[in-house]
This record gives sequence, C-alpha cells and structure tokens, in this order.
Amino acid sequence: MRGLLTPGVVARLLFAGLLAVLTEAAGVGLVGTATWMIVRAADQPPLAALAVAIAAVRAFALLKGGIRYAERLAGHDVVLRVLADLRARAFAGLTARGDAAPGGDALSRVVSDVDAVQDLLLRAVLPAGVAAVVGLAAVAGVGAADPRAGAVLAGGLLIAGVLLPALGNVLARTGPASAAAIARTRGEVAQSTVDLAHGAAELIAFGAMPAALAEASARSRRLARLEARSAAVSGLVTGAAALVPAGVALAVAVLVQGSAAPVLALVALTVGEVVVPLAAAAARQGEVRAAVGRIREIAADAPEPSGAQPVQRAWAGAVPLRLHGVTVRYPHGGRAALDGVDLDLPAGRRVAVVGASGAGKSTLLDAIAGRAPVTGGRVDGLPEGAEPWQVAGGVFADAHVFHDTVRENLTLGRDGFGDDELGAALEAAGLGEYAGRLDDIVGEDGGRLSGGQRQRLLLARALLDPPPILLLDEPTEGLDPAAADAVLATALRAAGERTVVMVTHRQADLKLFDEVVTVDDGRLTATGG
Ligand SMILES: Nc1ncnc2c1ncn2[C@@H]1O[C@H](COP(=O)(O)OP(=O)(O)OP(=O)(O)O)[C@@H](O)[C@H]1O
Repeated sequence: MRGLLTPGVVARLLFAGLLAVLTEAAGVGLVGTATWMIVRAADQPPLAALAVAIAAVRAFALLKGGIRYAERLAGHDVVLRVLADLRARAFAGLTARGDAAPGGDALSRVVSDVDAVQDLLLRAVLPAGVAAVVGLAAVAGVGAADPRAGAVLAGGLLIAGVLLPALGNVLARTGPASAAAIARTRGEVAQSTVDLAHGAAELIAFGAMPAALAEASARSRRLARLEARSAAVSGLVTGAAALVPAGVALAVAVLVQGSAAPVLALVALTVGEVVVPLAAAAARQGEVRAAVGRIREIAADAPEPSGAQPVQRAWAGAVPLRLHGVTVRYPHGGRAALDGVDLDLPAGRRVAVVGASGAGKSTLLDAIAGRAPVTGGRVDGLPEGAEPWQVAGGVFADAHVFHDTVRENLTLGRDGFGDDELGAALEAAGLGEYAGRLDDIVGEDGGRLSGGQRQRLLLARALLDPPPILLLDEPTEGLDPAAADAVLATALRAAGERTVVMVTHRQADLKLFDEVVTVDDGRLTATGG
C-alpha cells in the first residue's frame, strides 16, 4: 500500500513485535521456572535452595504482565496510526472517484475493509513473526536439553503453526462459504439496510415495507448461514491446532527421562500455545486479503497529500469563462449528457438556463464548476492557481444538508466567518428567521426544515462567500411564487457584479437575466436576451 509502511511505521511494528517476543519469553520462563521449583520442592530441600527460583518466578510474572501491557500499547498505537492514515486515504480516494454519494455497500466496505487491515497486522503479521522467533528459540533451547524433545516440539509447531493454518486458509477460500461469497452477501445486506433506513417513509407509504423487510431478512439469514459455516470450518481447524500443544507436551513427558521431563513438557505446552491463534487468523486471510485488495484499489485513487494550507475563500476578482465544444459523458450513462456546448460567460453576465427535465441543465452547471466528467472540448479562463470551486459554485441540484447546526451548514467547517456575515447570508436568502438560531440542528439532510427552508439554507450557503461565477440550480424550488420572486430578487442583489448562471423552470424569472439559453438533449439550441 503506497507509502503506508513508512520507516517510522515499520520501526514501531518491530518494536511492538520485540515486546511481544519478550512477553512470550517471560511466559515460557515463568512456566519453566515454576515447574522446576515444584519438582524440586517435592524433594523437600532447604528453602534457601529455592530462593532464586522463587525470585525468578515473581520476576517473570511481573515482567510478563508489564511487558504485555506495553506490547498492547505499542501494537495498537502503530495499528491505529496506520488505520487513521488509511481511512483518510480511502475517503480521499472515494472523493477523487467522483462518487458523489457512494452506496451503502461502498461505505460499509470502506469501514469494514479498513478494520480488516487491523486484523491483518494485529492478528496475522505480528503473531506470525512472534511465533516464528519464539518457536525457533524454544526448539533450539529444548533441543539442547533433549534432542528428541526438540524434534517433537519442532514437529508440533510445524503442524499447529504452518500446516493447520494453511489448511484453514484453503478451506476459507474455497467452497460455498468462501470469503468472497461472505463479502458479497455482506455488501448486499449493507446496501439493503441503507435502502431500508433511507427509504422507510416511501416504503411505508406505498405499502411495500413488508416485502422489503422480508427480502432484507432473507439476505441477513443467508449471511448468517454462510458465516456459521465459515465459523465451523475455522473452529474445527483452530480446535485441532489447540490439541497439538497438549499432544506435544504428552509426547515430551513420555520421551524425556528424569526431573527435566515436566519442565520440558510444560515449556513445550506454553510455546505451542503461541502458535495456536495462527490457525484462526489464517482461516480469515482470504477475507482479509480481499478486503486489503479493495481498500488498496480505492486508496490508490487518493491524491498525494500536499501538506499546503487548504484554501478557504472564494477567488477575489472577476473571472470570464468560455466553454468550447464541451461534451460530458457520465461513466454509466449511455449518450452524452452535454454534447458540444459553446457558451461565453463574460464577467457580470446573467444567464438563465431552461429546458425539459433530463435535458442536461444541471450537467451544464456541473461542467462550468468542474464537477462533471468533461470528455470533450474545454473550459477556458480558470485563473492560474485557482481551484475550480473558488471560481464557480453555488446551489447544485444534488446539494446536501448536513445533520448539524445552521452555522456548520453555512460555513462547512471553513474558519473566519462572523455571526454578522452568516446572518447577512441568511437574510439575502430569505431565511432571516434563522439569523438568531445559528446553533439549531437542522436534522438529517435538513429533515427538520421545510422544503422551502432547506432550499433557502442552500442559497444562504452559496451567498455567504460567493465565487465570481454564481451557479444556482432552481434556487427557489419549493417556494410559493411570491416568496420565490422576493428571494430571487434579494439573492441577485447580494450577488452584486458577479456572473450568475441559473437553472429555472419559472417564466417569471427570465426578465431578470441578460440571456436565456435552452438546453435540449444535451445541446444548446437557442439563446435569447
Ligand atoms: N451522475 C450521473 N450519472 C449518469 N448519468 C447522469 C448523471 N447525472 C445526470 N445524468 C444523466 O444526464 C442527463 C442530463 O441530466 P441533468 O441532471 O443534467 O438534467 P436536467 O436538465 O438538469 O434535468 P432536471 O430538470 O430534471 O433536473 C440525464 O439523462 C441524466 O439521466
């Protein structure tokens, strides 16, 4: 994953791994010393003969707990840093793809796929590294004390730490409950949950809720069945792996003679337990790998972070723009939504855009604002160093109202707007009654506002810091004719000398504009003054 495993991250991972190795080593030391002490105590020696062992047991027990705590802190610290970075990239990647509203499947996948990376690091990469180091050291140590015991331990570790995880991995990748089938079904469940939540009112109004619920429940049950099968496979493999250390301990106890037998057997048991979780981790690897692949693909679209301070204000000064043969073709659309459009927008021009529904009016505004995929022609006039949104923007057809305060919906997190400026924007949009209620929450997508108030809030957002080219897509939709006239008049006054391009279906608006252009099937068919 590009740039994710920086030297700093790798160093932190290695540090967490080192602490994990020390924790396991302390655990093995604790078990070995305690067993030796118990065996030795059976001979009833003077207490002084056990003093060192007693001190060592205490020291190992304290060290194990202490280092385990530090290891958890270090491991989670590095993983949470990686996840924070990855999440930012994934969302930047989604934005760069131009998915204005990614579906429930895409959103839930970004969340769960990022969590899968956590699983990969914390449950697979770190434990596998730790198991390899601890296993090799233990085989060498036990082998030095008794070669046959060393060989049995090595065999047991290979079975529990390599063969059974490999088997779990293969089983999880094939068969009806494969990771891919689970991921697909989980995506379907996420999508239907989002649809149910967002469309509940319509589904109830049309009496379609029972059918939609039945379909969503069937999908959930299918997912539960697949997950149960997959859990059974991983449970069997993990169970088998858990039996191996016990078998190894038994074999060592039988093979080794004398007082070393219990010590080596229990050490083998403890070391064996270090590799047991690998089987479960490996059974999830198919799913985790698929998730990591998807998130890598999304994050690859993210632009490199520039490190520069974000620009927060609109471009100061007039900007004339000119569209030359602009063609827009949406990725999944059939024919061109805009087809070879020429339009001159000298500074201060007021242009009304009319046309039938679906003709391409909103797409024209999006092309001017640099939001639409322009596949042919060009838009000239963007000043050097200006971001497209600084030059042209306003009220778009797909504008979103955030489940936040009036203030946040106006500033969208940009700093430096005083309450007086916010109040003036609200007044200019005909929503003066909210000037004293800037901290009121407006509900999800403006659900606590009327349709007309929601529209005026979007207009106020556009008028707070208007760019040189103000784009308004039916800004007075939802208002009665008298209110629409009044709001448009004050909004145009607030726009001052700026260029205004406005989509409207209202004949009454046209007299306020220098030019009226008609869009028909993606083409500008007529212009009039
Ligand atoms: N994101 C998109 N992906 C694919 N096709 C799209 C997208 N947005 C718009 N279209 C298509 O482009 C064409 C023009 O749509 P546009 O929204 O510009 O029309 P409009 O004139 O603004 O319509 P209305 O008056 O109904 O808002 C339509 O055929 C529409 O289906």
